Amino acid sequence: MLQLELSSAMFTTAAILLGCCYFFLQSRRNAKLPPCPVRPWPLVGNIFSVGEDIRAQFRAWHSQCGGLFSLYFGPTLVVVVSGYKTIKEVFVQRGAVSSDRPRMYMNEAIGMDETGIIFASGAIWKELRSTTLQILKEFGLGTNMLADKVHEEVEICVDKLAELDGEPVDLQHVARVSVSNVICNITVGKRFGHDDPRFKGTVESLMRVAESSRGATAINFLPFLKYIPGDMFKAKQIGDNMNRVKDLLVEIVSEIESTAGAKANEDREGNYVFSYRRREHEKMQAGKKTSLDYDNMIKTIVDLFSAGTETVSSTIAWCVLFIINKPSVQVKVHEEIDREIGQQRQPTMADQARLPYLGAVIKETQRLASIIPFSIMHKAAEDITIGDITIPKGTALIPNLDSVLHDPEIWGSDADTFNPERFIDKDGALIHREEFIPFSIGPRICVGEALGKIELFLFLSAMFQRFHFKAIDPLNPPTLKPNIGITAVPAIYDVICIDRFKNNHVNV
Ligand code: HEM
Repeated sequence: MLQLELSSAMFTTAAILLGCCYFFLQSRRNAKLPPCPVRPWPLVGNIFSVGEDIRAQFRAWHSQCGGLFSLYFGPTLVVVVSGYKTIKEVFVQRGAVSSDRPRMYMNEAIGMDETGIIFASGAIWKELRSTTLQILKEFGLGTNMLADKVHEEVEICVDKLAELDGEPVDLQHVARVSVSNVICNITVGKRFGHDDPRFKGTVESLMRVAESSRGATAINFLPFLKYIPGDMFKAKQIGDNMNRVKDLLVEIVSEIESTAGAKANEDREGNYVFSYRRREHEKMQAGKKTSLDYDNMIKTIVDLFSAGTETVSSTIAWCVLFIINKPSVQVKVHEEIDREIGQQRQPTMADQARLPYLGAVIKETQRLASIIPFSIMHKAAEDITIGDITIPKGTALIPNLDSVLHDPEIWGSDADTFNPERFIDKDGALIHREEFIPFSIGPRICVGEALGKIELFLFLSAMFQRFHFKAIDPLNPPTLKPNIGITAVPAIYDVICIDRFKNNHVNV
């Protein structure tokens, strides 16, 4: 009897499972997936079909297939979302179900899966994101501590460039150390000298991680690749570099949280660690369930460092590079700053409205450089239906921001050239366009957007006020061809910074 009941139960379970499989397969068959521009290879899919020039490749596939096309990275379906209308539909209108992240090797490499902001999903991500935004907002209000911390670094950076007395310099390196120091000051209340070997090493590690992102993408979807001898996919390099960044931050945090440091830290209210710990304590006291703990704090600080360093420093480097390739723009920037600010004081955030041309130069730099061309991958938390196409739950999504920032239908037939005038109206005022989305859109929009904008304005206005930037060989300026990893960075170049305060407003 018991045997009969058991076999009948097994039969029923098997029938239900088969039924589920049938309906699952049927629904997959019925669902119309976005078209595939190229045939996937067995096992690896399209992971090696994307050529060196990924921008041009995605452009071609976008015009071949439309706003949604499918690729397979290993066995995983990846949908590339292109064009402003489709990006808005998927990431804003369906933002509630398109904002998870796929598993990323970079987290695993430092033993911190599902922690922090950038790579976490669901409740942990929501709490850490909103806590971080609240803290940054608090710092930006009232005393405007954010702008003060940026100012401190701007002054040091400008002095450092002036000291060179016209010697050529790798501007992006100097900007990287300065910008990283801004994040360091905000998160742990400490800054380092430009020549501090440990900090320089950490900043270099951040750059190396961004460079190795192609290998990381392959490992994300085909984890066995990390075991291939010779570190072909840079698994070890990514792990070592991420750990260097994490180790420095762990060391500083334990320093400021030690008995002696804790007191000093309390007196120095106004760093992320202090504000985070206060919120964590309040939630624990109130008996609330919270993800605010030590691991999530460390990972969030690592995230702020990684997301906030390469982005801002490479935008600064792009801006100067575009300008030495188009000197007439520099003349106009200098004229505006000389007229509106002069030399007696450094520009402040209150001057932003008085410098619309510089505002246009910054926007045009961000548009053309398109420094995170394919944003950061998202993942569909549910099936997403757009017209007659269904993107199944679990699909990895690539927001093709580049397709919007370079779209000739939005920006005109000269969309691929540097032309700040496109952001200036007939009365000389700055134009704001909703299609300007270098910080992405939707619930995952960049957490550091406000800080990034403050940094770009304060660094670039002070740099142009003080210097005339010149290519070493003005007839043969450095290339505009980017190196594309997670970020599109300029190839390393040296530039000459002529001190305008010493050289009577040099403009040529
Ligand atoms: C020029 C400057 C910057 C640009 C262009 C930029 C752009 C972006 C983009 C495109 C994303 C991906 C959004 C998505 O997943 O759809 C992002 C995410 C993020 N950015 Fe930025 N960013 C900049 C500066 C910063 C700064 C200064 C910080 C640090 C304070 C920062 C922190 C973050 C974080 C934490 C995320 C992850 C947000 C999340 O997953 O919820 N970014 N940024």
